[in-house]
Amino acid sequence: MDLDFIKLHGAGNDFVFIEDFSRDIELRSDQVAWLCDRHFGIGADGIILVRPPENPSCAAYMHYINSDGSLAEMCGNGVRCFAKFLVDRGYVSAESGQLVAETRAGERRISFETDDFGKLTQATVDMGIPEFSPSAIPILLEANAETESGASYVREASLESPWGWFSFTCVSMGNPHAVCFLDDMDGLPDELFSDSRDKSLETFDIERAGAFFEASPVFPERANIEFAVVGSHALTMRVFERGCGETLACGTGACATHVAAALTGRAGRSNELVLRGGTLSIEWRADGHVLMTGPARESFSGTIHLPA
Ligand SMILES: N[C@@H](CCC[C@H](N)C(=O)O)C(=O)O
Repeated sequence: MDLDFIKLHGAGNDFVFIEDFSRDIELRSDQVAWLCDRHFGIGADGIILVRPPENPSCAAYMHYINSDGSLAEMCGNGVRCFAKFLVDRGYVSAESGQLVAETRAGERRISFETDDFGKLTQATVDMGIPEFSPSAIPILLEANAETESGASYVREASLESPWGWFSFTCVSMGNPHAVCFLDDMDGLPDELFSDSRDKSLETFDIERAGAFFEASPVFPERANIEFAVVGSHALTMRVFERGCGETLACGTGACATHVAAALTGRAGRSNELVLRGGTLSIEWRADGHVLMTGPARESFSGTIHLPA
């Protein structure tokens, strides 16, 4: 089968987009992994099939598949790229400045800016209201704190690992996130850093620590694992994503980290989130909605022959 594709990225979190308006593309996990492979395939963190929406007032349905073939409910960087795909290809008028995307996690309203050629450059997504209850995330731990609006949540729950105890605050942005603030890196074992004389977020071995917690039995549907450091003007974070490993950025992860930082008194309601692939601006509004603003870029397009 020959597939036409477009490769887009948001802050370095990259996706293979394939039009599937007749809903007849079914990809097996091994085919997804092959397409996402950076040596043998196109190379991406995930695949997005663009399908017709159930609700006709939405522009299209975003069918998101992680690079290991598992499905995810929501993807923050992906949904900005989804808007770019629809605007740049004329499915949504550039003049409208907004659209609604349908996702497995529900509808997401997006406003966007375009350049002189009508191509989308940046988008702000209303990521909805985070969910906190352990059953919604899901996480098999008891809630131990309450938000200002009275929602119970898991705050800095200690999870044991081969490298000691790590504390996680858990948030669902439609998909599950566990956020750990690395407040005391000097207290962590040397073996968790590529350079023990420079214990920093950059040298932190996220592949080992992230993979360990992603697969923890307390997350029955696995979880995206964020490690973050609080600075005076921004939060810096790295992410180990469920279903694909470390990525250069994660939009839902940045929102979850921002919310966890606000809940635990580490930051205010509006923040810059610095990720390996770029910066996202996040605001947690008083009405509970989280707004995420960031770039979307097209890398290249082509046709690939998918082996049977
Ligand atoms: N990179 C994404 C999230 C993609 C899905 C995630 N790996 C999951 O399984 O929940 C983002 O930008 O939000």
